[in-house]
Amino acid sequence: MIHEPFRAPGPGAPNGGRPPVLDVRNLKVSYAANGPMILKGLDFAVGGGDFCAVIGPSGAGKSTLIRCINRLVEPTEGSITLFGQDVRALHGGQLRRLRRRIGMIFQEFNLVNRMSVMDNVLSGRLGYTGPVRSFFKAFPREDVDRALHLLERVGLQDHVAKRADALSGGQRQRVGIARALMQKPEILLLDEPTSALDPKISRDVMRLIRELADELHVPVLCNIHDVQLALETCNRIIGMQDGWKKFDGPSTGMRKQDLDAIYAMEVL
Ligand SMILES: Nc1ncnc2c1ncn2[C@@H]1O[C@H](COP(=O)(O)OP(=O)(O)OP(=O)(O)O)[C@@H](O)[C@H]1O
Repeated sequence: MIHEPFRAPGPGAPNGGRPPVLDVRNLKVSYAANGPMILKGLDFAVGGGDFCAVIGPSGAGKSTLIRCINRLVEPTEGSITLFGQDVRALHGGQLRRLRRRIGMIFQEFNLVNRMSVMDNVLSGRLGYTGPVRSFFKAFPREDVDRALHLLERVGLQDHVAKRADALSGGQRQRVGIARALMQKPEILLLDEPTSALDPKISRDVMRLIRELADELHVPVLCNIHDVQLALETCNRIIGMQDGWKKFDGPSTGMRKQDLDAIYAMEVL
């Protein structure tokens, strides 16, 4: 089924009078029937122009939150509405179709090492290409052109035919970015995209993601440890502590006491 992208309006007012791309209400998660609540009732919405960092101490529930949105983790209570759909109500093919509209970028890049850079990027279209065509790598010309364009855009035009494991960490994450964009995502979920990279490369990678997200008008929710980097590259911060939201606002409005409140319980 071809759908119109759930494009949000440009930067500025997050939702511009339209429904948010992502709406999370009273989200609670426990991993075990009688286990502790890991997320304790989160509320927030993400719309166009949001490049939103999720920060907080280790164990605050940042990854759990990201994993609930694409239903890798089953919420215990509350609602997640993505592109106007109730995520918790979707199963099988409906869930697969929803996931195609989400671009994921991971901490460990999740590339197939023995495959070429080009094939890794093209694999971002696998959800769309039939199994026989993908086995024979018979990707439509349009997909190959898009992959080449994206590889150029992330600065890897000279590495197209190399094996993924021949690249540096920063280059590997650039492949991860191109692969995520290959599927024309309508939201990007980033789970610690820079924590395997050194500080300089982390900055380059975050700036590149920001640039591309702005260009393509894709909202971003990015779980990130490095507060300084979050403040530099993201325009909105959600601060979490022990399963609660402690802060939600523009990164420019974040004060030292807000940070202190988020990290108050961290044992250094
Ligand atoms: N699969 C799981 N089963 C049981 N408990 C889990 C599972 N995954 C995470 N947890 C627990 O949930 C809590 C939150 O973990 P989560 O990884 O979401 O936090 P985080 O803020 O992303 O932490 P970090 O910054 O260290 O990655 C932790 O106490 C963790 O031990």
